[in-house]
Amino acid sequence: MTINKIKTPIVILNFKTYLESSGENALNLAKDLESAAIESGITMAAAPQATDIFRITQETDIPILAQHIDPINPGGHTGSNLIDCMIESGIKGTLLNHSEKRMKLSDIDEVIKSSKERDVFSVVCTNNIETSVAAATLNPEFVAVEPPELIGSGIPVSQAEPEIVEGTVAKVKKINKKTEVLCGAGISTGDDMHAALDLGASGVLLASGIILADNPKEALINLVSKI
Ligand SMILES: O=C[C@H](O)COP(=O)(O)O
Repeated sequence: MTINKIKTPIVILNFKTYLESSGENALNLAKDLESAAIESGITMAAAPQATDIFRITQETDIPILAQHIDPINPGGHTGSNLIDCMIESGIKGTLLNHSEKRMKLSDIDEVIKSSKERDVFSVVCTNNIETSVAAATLNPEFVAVEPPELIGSGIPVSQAEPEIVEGTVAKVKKINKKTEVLCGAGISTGDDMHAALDLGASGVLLASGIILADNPKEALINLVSKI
């Protein structure tokens, strides 16, 4: 089976900067995602730190995203993520505007456009229904709605604030049928993911519930067990 194709429902695991998902641990976690994807048949993608991308794309087959790309061209920029180098490292997609790395609307627009030109898919993170609508007008492949106060809380958005997920799906689909909606924040169990899909989401963007689990591979299998 092909585990490197982007199909929904999708699980995107953001490795952030947890030590449990950095360096050697990042590679091991990516391998857990790979075997969970093979076992379950569900697409599982990873967004590791820039320093871990090349190694992971060399050693696994899952789709890899950048955590952020800067709106820059090659040249005199220090400490930035250049899209061309990210592609050379093996990314297939990118997160943009995560609540821990917010961007200006005009910069999001610019990076979505340069991603499309290079066949890289974009997942624009948003905090509510209104910003999701604004993001969808820029035509990204995905919008991921995440109330920031629930991030890392263990309280799942799909159960605690279902109206945000449902409202985002309804409004985004009204203005752009091609953009898929994901939800994130506090998601960790099969019930959370099931609730997200029931509300019309095409998948989840998550982090701590899996990264900090005693057994991340088991947690991933549990996450998709009710689909
Ligand atoms: O990118 C992932 C989100 O910020 C969700 O994080 P969390 O699963 O730790 O709440």
